[in-house]
Order: sequence, then C-alpha cells, then structure tokens
Amino acid sequence: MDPAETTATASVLLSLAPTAPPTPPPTLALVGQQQEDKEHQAAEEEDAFPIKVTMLPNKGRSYVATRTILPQELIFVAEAFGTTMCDPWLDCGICHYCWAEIRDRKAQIRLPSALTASAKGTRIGPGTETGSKEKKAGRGRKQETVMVFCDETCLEMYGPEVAEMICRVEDKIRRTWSDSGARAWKLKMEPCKESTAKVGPDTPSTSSATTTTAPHYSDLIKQALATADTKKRILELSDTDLALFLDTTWSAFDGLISEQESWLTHPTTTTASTNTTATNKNDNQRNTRQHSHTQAQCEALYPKLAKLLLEGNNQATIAPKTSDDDCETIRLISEILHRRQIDMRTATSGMMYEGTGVVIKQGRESVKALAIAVSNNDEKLAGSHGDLLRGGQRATFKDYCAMQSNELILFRQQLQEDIDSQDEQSDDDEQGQEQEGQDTQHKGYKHSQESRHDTSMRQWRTLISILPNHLLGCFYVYLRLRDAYLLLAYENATTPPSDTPSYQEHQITLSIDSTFFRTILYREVANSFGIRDSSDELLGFAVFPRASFFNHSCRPNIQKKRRQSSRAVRARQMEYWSTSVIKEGEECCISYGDISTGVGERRARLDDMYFFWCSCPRCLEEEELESI
Ligand SMILES: C[S@@+](CC[C@H](N)C(=O)[O-])C[C@H]1O[C@@H](n2cnc3c(N)ncnc32)[C@H](O)[C@@H]1O
Repeated sequence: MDPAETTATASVLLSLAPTAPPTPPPTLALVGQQQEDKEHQAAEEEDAFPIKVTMLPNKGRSYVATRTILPQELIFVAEAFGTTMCDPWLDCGICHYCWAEIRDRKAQIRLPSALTASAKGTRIGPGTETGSKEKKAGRGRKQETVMVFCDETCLEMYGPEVAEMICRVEDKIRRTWSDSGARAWKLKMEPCKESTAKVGPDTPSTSSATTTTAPHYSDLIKQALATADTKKRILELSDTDLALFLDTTWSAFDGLISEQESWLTHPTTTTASTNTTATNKNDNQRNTRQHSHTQAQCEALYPKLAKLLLEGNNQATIAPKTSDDDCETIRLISEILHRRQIDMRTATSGMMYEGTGVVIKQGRESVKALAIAVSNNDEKLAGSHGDLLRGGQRATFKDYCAMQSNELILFRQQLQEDIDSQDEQSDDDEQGQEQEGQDTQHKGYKHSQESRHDTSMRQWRTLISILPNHLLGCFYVYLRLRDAYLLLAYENATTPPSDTPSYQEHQITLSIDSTFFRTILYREVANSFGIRDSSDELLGFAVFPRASFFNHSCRPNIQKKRRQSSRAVRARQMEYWSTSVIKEGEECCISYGDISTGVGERRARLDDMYFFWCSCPRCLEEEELESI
C-alpha cells in the first residue's frame, strides 16, 4: 500500500468528528433514535481504531489489536506535545515546529528578534543560516538564544507566545551563577515564619496572593529522616513509603526555597508604572533604588540557595553554567508547562476539549490527584484511552499526565548505582551517617544549643547526603528553572505596559512548583522519542503521549516513522505502521532503539534505559540457544 495514500486515509479516520445531526425536537422517540445513532457511531469508531490500551501482566499498559491488522497498515498518527532540540542543532536551520530542514531561506523567521515585529504584522526576511551539515554540527553557533521557524504558519502552529517564552527562559537559564552576583543577597537566617508561603504554578512567584498553610520544612525534613536515614534503608522502602519519602523531601525543598523567596521585596506593576510616570524627582530616585536593589536580590537569590541547599557535606559544587543536557530538559519542561496553560485557556474559553480543562484548570492539586489516580488506577485509565484516541490527534496535558511516571524506578536505580560505587571509605562514612541519623532522632539534646534554623540545615544536609547524586542534579535543574521564572516575573512586573511582551499579554504564568516539575520531568524519562533527520542524525526529543503506550519487543510488529513534513502536512507527527499480520488481541509493539545486538547487550540497555528485563519471544529464544 502506498504510504502517502494511507497517510491521507488515516488523517481522515483520526479526525473523525461525529457529524452533528440536525437538532430534533426533544421527543421521547427521537431521544431513543439519537441513542441508537450514537451507539452505531461508537461501533463505527471502534472499527476505525484497530488498537486499544489494555493492561498486561508485568508490562503495564500496552496496545493490543482489536481486529486483524494487515501488514503496512497505518495504525495511527501521534502529535508531539512537547519537544526539545539537542543543543548543537539550535539555530542551525531546523524548524522548531515541523522539524524540517529550512531550505527556503526567504521564508525563515527567527526568534526572539523577529517576534515583536511578526506579532504586529510580519517581518519575514532572509535568514542568515545556511542549514548546511557543517552548521548543524554546531560550528558557528551564536550565543544568543533563537528559535527558527520555516515561516509564520509554523510559528503560529507552535504558538508565538510559547516560542518567545522559551527563548526568554533559555536566556536566563544560560546566565552564569557567579559568586560576585550572589553577594548582593544575604540569605536570611532569622527564625523561620511558621506559615510557609507556597508558590504554585497558578500563583505567580512574585505575587503574595495565595498562601496555604503547609507543614513547615523543618518538620518535613524530620519526617523524611524518620522514614529512612540511610541509603540502604531508603532502598528497603515499599513503593508507597518511597513515594511519601520523595514527596516529603521535595516539599521540604520547596519550603526552604519559598521562605527565602518570601523575603524579597516584591516589585509590583503599580510601582513600575509609578516609576515611569512619576514627575517627583525624589519618588523616581527612591523607586529606582528599590528596583535596582530588588533586581540584584532576585539575581543573587538562587545561586545562593543552590550553594546553601546543594553543597554542604555532600561535597557537591554548584556549576556556574547549566549544562547543555540540562538546558534541553528545561526547554522541554517549559514547553510542556506553557502548552498546559494554553490548554487551560482553551478550556476556560470553552472552545475545545470538553472535560479536560475542568480537571486541569483547578491547578496543582488536581494534577497531583490526577497523577495519583494514574498510578493507582491504571486499569480504569487504560479503559478510557480509547476515548482519547477517538478524540482526535492533538494531545493535551491530561494525556501527558496519563503517561507512566518513572520517578520511583529511576530513583532506586540511581541510588543503587551510588551505593555500588561507594568504596570502603564511603561505607565507613555511611555507618557514620547512620549513627548521625540515629543521634539526630534519638539524642536531640546533643544539639540543644542550635537555633531551629541551624538544626534544620544540619538535618537537611544529612538528608541530601543519603540522596542519589542524580536527584541533586534534578534539584539543581529545578532551581535553575525557578531562578529563570523569578527573573522573568520581575522583568514583567517592572516593564512598562507598552513594552509588555506578548506572552504576558497572553497571560502565560511564570511559575512552577515541585509537584509540576516532577510530574513533567519523570514522565519524560523513558517515554520520549528521538527525532532524527533523513540521515538518521538525532536532532532532539519529543513526547507523544498517545504513542507512549506502545511497549517494546525485539521482534516488533509496528514501525514508527516520522511523518514527512511538507507545506500540506504541517505537523510534528509520528506515524505507526504495522509490519506484519497482527491477530486480534495480539500485543502491538515497537522497538526501543537498536535491536541489532545480542540478547545480553539488548537486555542490559533496555534495563538501564527503560527499567525492564526483556522477555520478548526473541530474547527467550536467543537465551535458550545460548544456554545449549
Ligand atoms: C513507553 S512506556 C510503555 C507503556 C507502559 N507500559 C505504560 O503502562 O505506560 C515504557 C515502559 O513500559 C514498560 N515496558 C515496555 N516494554 C516492555 C516489555 N517488553 N516488558 C516489560 N515492560 C515493558 C517499561 O516499564 C517501560 O519503562
């Protein structure tokens, strides 16, 4: 079958929207008829989708065939919800929306410089990139953060405000965290406030509007240590207890950060406009002084916090620059956060996706609840996924949350690696820590002279010393992101309205808390797909929530292909094709990366990267052959 032909057919199938029948008068007979029509339509739609999500023993959710599938059938097309381009390829002539190499340089649009003009009325001019492989290799990359798009259509599809936001976030992420800058802010070590200011994604971090009473971080640190006070004890925790331990640890981290943030002098838009319009010289001087002081504070806060919270007895040193890998992660998280906000806006305006927004717009708590529901109730969720598929191609944040979170398994893997790599000396340290932990718990009188803050900080250091380095790396990325959002929120609050960036007009909220951060971060792990160009070079990564239910087999019956981008098909989509006859009820599997190696190597790689020991028919056969 010709791929191009089936592509078109599948698009039609996937965008199957029920044709609205003329609205009849509400008589009982017609209500019955409508019901029948609906059932008929549902049965037809069921036919259109040859796969459904189901639970399989030891494999979690998986797609299985709902009918016999013939070879070379296009099963479905998934659209990326979040993407991130590998660092060396940024600004090298790959469109950030459709991921096509930009050949027609006249149609190239660049961000952020071109955005303001384009938002007002288009400035598409000749680009400066050649798009050559030499450039792609990363040579000649400029320092400024830019995103390039084929043209206005691609920019529009990507979302100009999201693109601008990502460029601005990236500029902040790449700033150097220097000691000299950090001197401007002295962390306040006064007795802590009892009520912890919680800054959530729906509460801009510079706003003091919402404060919820949450346990104080000092209690949370104690609670985490009471759950487990050595690496080995953490490893022994059940899933539920480990989840609680991580929740408590991250909440303590949030509490420590939020307390310091709450000491900042908050800039307000009122002050900003007063500053620009005041005729009184003294007022102007006072405001300018206050602003420059606050800006210095904002710039210094997070570098200081990183030193205070991540260094200490863990012998970690804080990198002044964010690594390229971390920038890629942050770009992905930012895009997903902003897409969620667009979902919310769409839901609020009641335009599309009924149902979805009702849950999501309630904010952080709903996402937490949703994440818990997903992990506790996979079966129920699996059942509802047929609806998601039928709903159309465009994924939403709810779909993203439905993906498997790999936080616990990744944490255990990293902790085990840390333990394995410990030498005898560190084993001694561990025993020392164990002793110290017990001392902290049972012989509190030893430190009776300490202030409450000092005690908390000492206990915090004990806590981070038993966490895997990988988690400290996640803490660092989180601080970087919050730092960027704080600085941007400050800029927004102090920018005169006429210079307001478009993302502010669109009300993209600049804030994140650890619940959202973890929700996004640990679902990307083992669920994202590499995006490659025609010569198989890795350009970046994308998350396709609805494709994330394909399990792996070393003898796959489904093949994924990047949808060829053209002016007619403007999308960053992945197609899934059958490669053989698949019987009704049979599992539909893709392969996760290279399967050309031997069984041992394959299994080790899958275990390391995707956290499972492959027992597919091919692995079992090869294992048996090897044992003969
Ligand atoms: C992209 S997700 C696939 C969907 C997943 N099963 C779920 O419930 O969301 C990848 C994860 O699925 C599981 N998985 C995939 N293929 C598997 C296989 N052949 N055997 C066991 N587990 C597998 C692993 O936990 C892996 O990290």
